[in-house]
Amino acid sequence: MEITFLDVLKLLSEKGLVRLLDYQFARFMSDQVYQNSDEIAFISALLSYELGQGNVCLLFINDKGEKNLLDVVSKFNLSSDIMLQLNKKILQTDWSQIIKDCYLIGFQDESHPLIFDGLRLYLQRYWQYEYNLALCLTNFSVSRNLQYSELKLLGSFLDQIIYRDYDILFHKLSKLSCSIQRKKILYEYLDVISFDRLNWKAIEKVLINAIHAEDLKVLDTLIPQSSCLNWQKVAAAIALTRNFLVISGGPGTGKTTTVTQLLAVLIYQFQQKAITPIIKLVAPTGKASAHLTQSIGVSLKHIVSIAPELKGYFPTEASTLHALLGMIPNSVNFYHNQRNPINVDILVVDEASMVDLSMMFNLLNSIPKHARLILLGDKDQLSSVEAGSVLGDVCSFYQYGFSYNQAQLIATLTGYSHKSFFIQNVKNKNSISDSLCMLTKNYRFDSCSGIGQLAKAVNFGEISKVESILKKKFTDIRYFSIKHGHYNHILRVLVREYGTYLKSLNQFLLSKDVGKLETQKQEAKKVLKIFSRCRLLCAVRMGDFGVVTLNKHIEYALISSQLIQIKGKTWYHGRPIMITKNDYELGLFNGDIGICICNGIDVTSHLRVFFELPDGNIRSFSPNRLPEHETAYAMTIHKSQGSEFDLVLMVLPLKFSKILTKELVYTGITRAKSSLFLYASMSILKRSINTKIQRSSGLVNKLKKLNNLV
Ligand SMILES: Nc1ncnc2c1ncn2[C@@H]1O[C@H](COP(=O)(O)OP(=O)(O)OP(=O)(O)O)[C@@H](O)[C@H]1O
Repeated sequence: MEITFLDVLKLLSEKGLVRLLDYQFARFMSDQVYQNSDEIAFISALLSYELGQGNVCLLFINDKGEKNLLDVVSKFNLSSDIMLQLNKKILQTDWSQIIKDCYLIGFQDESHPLIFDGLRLYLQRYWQYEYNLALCLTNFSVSRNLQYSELKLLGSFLDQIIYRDYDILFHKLSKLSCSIQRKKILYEYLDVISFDRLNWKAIEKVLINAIHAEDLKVLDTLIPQSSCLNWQKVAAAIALTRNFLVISGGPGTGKTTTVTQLLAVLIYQFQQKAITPIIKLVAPTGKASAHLTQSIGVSLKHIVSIAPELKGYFPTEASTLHALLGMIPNSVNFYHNQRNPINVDILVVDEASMVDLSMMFNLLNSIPKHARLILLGDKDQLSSVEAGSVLGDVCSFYQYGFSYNQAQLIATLTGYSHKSFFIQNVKNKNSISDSLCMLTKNYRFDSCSGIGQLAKAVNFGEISKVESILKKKFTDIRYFSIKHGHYNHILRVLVREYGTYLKSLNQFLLSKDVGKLETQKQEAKKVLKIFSRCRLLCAVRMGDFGVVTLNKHIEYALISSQLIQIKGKTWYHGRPIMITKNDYELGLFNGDIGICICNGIDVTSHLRVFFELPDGNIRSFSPNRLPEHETAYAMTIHKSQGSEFDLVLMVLPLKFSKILTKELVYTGITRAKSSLFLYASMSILKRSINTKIQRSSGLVNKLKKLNNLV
């Protein structure tokens, strides 16, 4: 007897290959229709399954014009007999007719539960999110009306904030005696892109004869701005010309520095109109918002070109997106929306790659029309946990280049030549690509750093380069092929690293003030800082090299080294935990790290868990009040997004699974600031780098239509 789609779905659900939710949704939808109920059940289940996988829609036809349903079901690894029957059934079904005949499926109509746009099937809510987000993004990208005199004024202020620091250059050059090296450093520092028109002989003469930094000032004429291009300055210029700006770049490319500089320029622009702007900083998680607060603070301290009175206008705190929008318990809606917008003039969103489609829509729907929105992130990192890949989709418009108008505006503001930019051949006045800026120059990793080179090679999918980097002896990378089992090495390193904070905590038990909450808070602040220096990152949760097993092994190793005493209890002095579910009432968020500390000699009694809040204060909770959490010696790469550590130990499992992707490996590597220990078999590593995440979404298509690019 021929199998039905519902038979296959039942099998998939029993095997755990689709969620029970997907199967039940399919049954529900099939009960609602009078004809083709089996087919409707099938596509409903696949749509629900795809949403669970982070896709916004079920793609029927992919970019290459190929039928995509076969690709979706091929992921299930069913027996060849069932697969053959299923594929045949899919190919024989006239899907467009079935969709046309189904009264539950509409075409861009709000009253239908499902929407089909010719290529993609959506849950109505997601279609609305996507459509409205595309509209909001396009409206926000519109150019501001700037008079020439205003441009000149803003341009000269921009020059004051982002300027050539000849002191630093003089210092760099003074150490060099080789002419070629001098040329390289000089051109790199000044971001020279047009070398042909420069008179190197005259420049070299200035460099050789310079006795003081001031002597280099003549380079302003010899190397004019028009032969240079600094994308940080371009980002600031874009922020002045329109309400929407996206800055994407890997770690260390200067996103925080850039946003600090451009905020100074924006404050100045508002002040020209006698307005003191309300600035808000947000990030998707508590951890990321604490990081943003801290990094903007550090950046502000270092940037001398921003006058102290201007620094006074900078916010000193960041919040989470949920807190900014105002969560309504048990609802998908927020307190703030189009009718009740957030009171903000400039909004900076960090770690924007982690923001999913529905959150991004809610955000854009809640900010007033006049406000400036700046998204910061790394488009090449893992996408959001929930459906969508908004940052990646928006950044894909970078390939179209600036419109001619925008290139001219940026040139006027920066002094760079408009010919330096890639300009669209479409006659577009406003375009989403006019709002994009990609930072690629790395200020953190120099050419001797392996981490920077490895991250780049992984990102470009250059397998042979990855292999040769791992074979070279870079001081900041150690590679261990776990074919032969490097479990013990991982544990040894972690006992040493975690031993530092645990020894401090054990010492603390002996102090006379151990019972005082204030003293505990001070100790907690110190050990949380030490704990944040190193982390073991796993690609998966389960299995020998998964988070669960490794957390247990690390605990055993720490017990053997007498660094912790568990005494059969879950909670013990020194246990690090990570919150895995937001609790708005307690103010604890997914990804927050806490340390369990006891207030007496008996290490399992009177325990409290201490967390550092985004404002730097420490708060403690009784363990039994905490929302969902887990031990945090090891964490998944997914959960590590938005965090950075001096030393990262990253481990991939021995068996390939579809979770292992280029984006996952890149995200893991880029969590390391100073050292990376990579434990992986070369074949698994290569296969992971060759596997790219492609999320189904119609956002690019909708934006193209709205931007006259199709
Ligand atoms: N134009 C610049 N000239 C010199 N140093 C710079 C410049 N821009 C940034 N840096 C330095 O490079 C380092 C990294 O910069 P920053 O923190 O802004 O990068 P980031 O992209 O925000 O990094 P992450 O994503 O890791 O937080 C900092 O030490 C910063 O001072």
